[in-house]
This record gives sequence, C-alpha cells and structure tokens, in this order.
Amino acid sequence: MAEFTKCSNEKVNKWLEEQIAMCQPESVVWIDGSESQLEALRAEAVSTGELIKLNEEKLPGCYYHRTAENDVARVEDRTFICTPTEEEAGPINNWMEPSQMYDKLKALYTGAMKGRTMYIIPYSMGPVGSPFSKIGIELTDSIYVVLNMNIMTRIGQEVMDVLGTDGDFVKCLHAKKDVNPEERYIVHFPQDNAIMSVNSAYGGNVLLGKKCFALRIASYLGKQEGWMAEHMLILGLENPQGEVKYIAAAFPSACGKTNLAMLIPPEYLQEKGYKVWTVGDDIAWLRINPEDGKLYAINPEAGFFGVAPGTSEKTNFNALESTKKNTIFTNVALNNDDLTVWWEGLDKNPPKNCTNWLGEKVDGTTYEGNLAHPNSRFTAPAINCPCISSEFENPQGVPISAIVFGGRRAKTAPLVYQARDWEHGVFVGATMASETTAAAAGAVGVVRRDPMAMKPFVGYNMADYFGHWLEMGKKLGDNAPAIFHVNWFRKDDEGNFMWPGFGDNMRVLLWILDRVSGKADAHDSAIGLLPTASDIDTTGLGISAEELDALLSVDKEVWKEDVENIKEYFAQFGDRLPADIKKQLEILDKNLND
Ligand SMILES: Nc1nc2c(ncn2[C@@H]2O[C@H](COP(=O)(O)OP(=O)(O)OP(=O)(O)O)[C@@H](O)[C@H]2O)c(=O)[nH]1
Ligand SMILES: O=C([O-])CC(=O)C(=O)O
Ligand SMILES: [Mn+2]
Repeated sequence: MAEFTKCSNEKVNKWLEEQIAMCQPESVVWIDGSESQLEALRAEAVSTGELIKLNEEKLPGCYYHRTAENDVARVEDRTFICTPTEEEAGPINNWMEPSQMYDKLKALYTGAMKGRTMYIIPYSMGPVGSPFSKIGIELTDSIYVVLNMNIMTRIGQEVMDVLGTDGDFVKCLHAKKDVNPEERYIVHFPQDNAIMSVNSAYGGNVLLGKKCFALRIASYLGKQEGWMAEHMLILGLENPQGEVKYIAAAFPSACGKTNLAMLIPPEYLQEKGYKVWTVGDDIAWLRINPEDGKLYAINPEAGFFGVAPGTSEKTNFNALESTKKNTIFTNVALNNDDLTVWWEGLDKNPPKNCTNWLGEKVDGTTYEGNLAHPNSRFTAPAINCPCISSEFENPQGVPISAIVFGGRRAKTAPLVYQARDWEHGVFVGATMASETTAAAAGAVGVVRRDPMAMKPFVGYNMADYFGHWLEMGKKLGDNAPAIFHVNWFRKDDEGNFMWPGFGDNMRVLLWILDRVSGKADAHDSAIGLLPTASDIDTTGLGISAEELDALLSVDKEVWKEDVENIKEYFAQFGDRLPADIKKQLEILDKNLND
C-alpha cells in the first residue's frame, strides 16, 4: 500500500487508510494549498497535455481543458441518494440500498488509481473557520479537480487546522478511471456524510464540494439542523442613498443565476446611482440569525463555475472580466494562433485556426456546428469579479429581503408576480417548472417540474423538503422574506423572447424591492400578486404598453393545464405531501375556475 503522511485527526487517518487500500494509488499527496505546490501541479498537467497553458499576456494564469465527448454535463440518471430506506430519498431521486451500493462501488474503485497519484484535498465550504462553514476532504486522481477545487473552495492546511483532532468532515472520493458512461456513478450517502463519484471528469460530477456537498448533503444536514441549502444566487442591490438590500434567487441550471448575480443596471439607473453587488452565483446557505430573527445567507463557494456560451461583454461584462486571469476553461474552443479561447456568443469572430470542444482542428469561420460545447464552463475566482460584494467573506452572511424563483417558461408564467405570503410562496416554489438545458445530459427544451430549482439537488424526500420550507416560514414568522416568481424567457407566437432580459432585469428587481418596502402596488390575480404595468419602469426600453401587458398576462386556460400537471406531479408524494401545499393547490384550482 502506498505510504501516506498521517494527520492529527484519527477519523481522517482511518478513512484514508481504507480508501488507499481500495483505490491502490501509486502515491499519495496532501494538498497544502501553497502556490508552489499548485504551480508544480499546473506544470505537470501541462506536460501531460491534461491542460494547455493559455496566452500569458492576454489571459495570465489561465488554462484550457477538454473532457471526453461523453462526459460534458451532470448525469442525473446516474446520480443516487442512498438513504437506508427508499422513502427517505423520495420518488424523484434515484435510490439504492446503501450496502448494495457500497458493494457495487467497491468493485469499481478497487485498483482504480493503480499507477496514479491520489491527491488529498481538505476544503472548506464557506470562509475558513466561520461558524456556518463546513469541511470536506476530497480524494481524487485528477490534477484538474485539484486546480478547480482550489478556485471553487478554500483548500489546504488551514482547513486541516480548523478540523482539528476530532472534527467531522464530508468524505468525498473521486476516481476518474476510464470515463465509461455505463459505469458512471455520482452517489451520496447522507447518513454517512459521504460522496462517491467514479468514471467522470466533468465539473458538476467531480468537484464534489459543489452540487454534491453544498446542495445534496447540505440540504439533508439543513433539514436536521434547521437551516437551508439552496440553489440560489445572492445579490445586493444598492440604491442611490447607498442602502443595500439582498435578494436570493433560485433558477434551474443554465437559467440565468450567474447573469442576474452580476447584473449591470441600464445606464439611466446607473446614472441615478443604482448598483448591483455579487455575493454568490449558484448556492446559498440560509440560516435564521438568533439575534434579530431574520434570514441570512452565505455563499459557501469561492469561485464561479459558469456557463461560457452566451457570456459576452454585452450580456455579462462582470462574468467575462472574472475570467481574464487565473481561470480554467473547459470544453470551449481554442484559438491555436494566439492561445486564447472562444465560445458561441462571445463575439462575432470565431477563430480561423481553431480547436473545437471535440478536439478537432477546424476552420472556425466556416464550421457548421458548435465550436464550444453548449455546457462549456469557466472556473473563475470570485475575487476577480469587478462587482464582488464587500460582504462576500462575511462569516455571518447577508440579510435576505426577498426570495425569487424563476425558470424558462415560453408561455404560462408572467414576467413577475408575488406570492401572497410564505405558504403561498413555498407553493410557488414547489410548482416551479422549466425547460431543460444543456447543463445536464439528456433532451433540451422539455418542460419539467423543478421545485425550487432543486429537483436534481435535493438530498432527501422532496415532500419532506417542502415541509422543511414551511417549517422555516413558521420559525421566521413576520421576519420571513417576501417571495416572488420571475420569467425572463416568455416567448411570443414567433418564438422570440418578449423581454430583453439581462441588465434590464434590474427593472423587475426594483419592483420587487419596492414591494418589500411597501412603495409599490400590486393586484391580486388567480396566481398571486401582479404588478400594475405602470409600476415596471420601462424608460428607454422600447417596449410598448401592449407588450408589457402581454408579458404580465395570465392565460387561465394555459394555467389550468399546468394545474393538471401539478396534480399528477404531486400525486407521487402521496400522504407525505404537506397539507399546506395541498391547500394552496386547491386555492389555485378554485381561482382559475372562478
Ligand atoms: N433571454 C435571456 N437569456 C438569459 C438571461 N439571463 C441569462 N440568459 C442566458 O441563459 C444561459 C445561462 O445563464 P447563466 O447565468 O449562466 O445560468 P445559471 O443559472 O448560472 O446556470 P448554472 O451555472 O448551470 O447553474 C446563458 O446562455 C445566458 O446568456 C435573460 O435575462 N434573458
Ligand atoms: O454542476 C454543474 O455541472 C454546473 C452547474 O452549476 C449546474 O449544472 O447547475
Ligand atoms: Mn451559473
């Protein structure tokens, strides 16, 4: 068995011994987080071709990587929640009895790291040492994973110092193996605080601090411990008086979280003094502060794992700026002449001498297909972001004034509406639906129900998760943030987006905050509280009153169809579905038929 240096925590040592015995790596290396160690790993990855060093003048500290053609997105049908009983995982998660799954995985991991190095990455989700942070240790045989985890989380010896001799940690094991999709598994054992990933090298499947820990395991812990782990961006909106209010928003993958989190207000609002500050772009951990009883959020991550295509100076200047140094690009196109990167939507100049995401040398100016994969990504340090919030490292988090749900709905959902109260808001979240995107393997553009944007990420029974939301509302009482629903993706009959989106979404955020502070009116409708069209500021937008009315319209017939779909969806939860959710469905049903 490969030698390894023991640490002062016996639980860690015991676990390491078992994993090393099973995976049989040739050598074992602790990641201490030092720049010299990371630099040596970058050089090694470049020497083997795992990474390509990009143009040092144009993209200092940046690297390029491609994953296998069959390994470019999360794989939901290979993702398992292995609770002791199937009931606990619930009807929308894949489940297998834990000991059976451990046996299956053991066969796959045995000898999986032969001839390779196992890296031990201690990492903290949340600022190191914050009372809200949690520690994981990921074992991996991929330098790419080490370097990405270094950007996405806080890693190294300082984390081991906080863990101490007796601290608990989430056990994360990743073996890249041979990326065989038939034997790919992303498995969570919530009761054991353990995650096992094998036969993939794609980010969402292998950066185990992110969706696996910070959402699936953390949502389970949150239910036990009375807090929430959510698929939410966090932004601060500063008004001309310099006051900042914070909004948390849950949208499914590739539905605009990173974009909204880094929004640049339209010019006329900038001139008035409005600003947006980014706290997080993907995940929020929310807790009730015992001192003031309000809901506070931290971003447990340290970087952005963002969708590259569609990111441009125009659509998301701040995200693009964030990728200008110390960033890893995955599955985008490479410009072979000057070693820079390109993706669809960056600009109108695809590189002529280009390597596409499949690794083929092509003429990018005439190539027919996508040069970058639609789910190609950048991994960028959050501190690169020009609008990173001064509260980004605040261990207490930021107070949340409004929660926003949203998805891609060509019809059905209006631009924005408000829930009547917390219970109704939980129902609005629970009945979210969205068209599928390239972020997960499978068909794109199919409407599916995605409660709170957590369908792929909830670590226990979804019905109990609704119950937990309701419970949190009871605890928050009058301090509960207002809840809204938005839809930037409504389409006209020709299939064009009706709302300009991006920076102009600020106009909707302003209505939301005006509602929170009691400055704006709303009128009740079958589905909730709708803005009066004149309350959405359309200055300089070039959108007519009729167009805005259409964006805010609620077609009862379309909604009635949706209700039938909701009923079917809820039926799978049987008696576990909370009574308050059933009651809200009856109210909606009645409102639509009145
Ligand atoms: N039409 C329209 N498209 C948008 C808007 N905001 C984002 N998009 C597009 O939606 C896609 C995904 O946006 P992101 O902000 O990366 O989505 P995300 O929710 O962060 O995705 P994940 O990182 O997968 O969780 C990109 O192609 C964007 O250009 C908008 O307001 N309107
Ligand atoms: O986890 C990933 O692969 C990327 C991501 O943010 C998502 O899919 O929501
Ligand atoms: Mn994102």
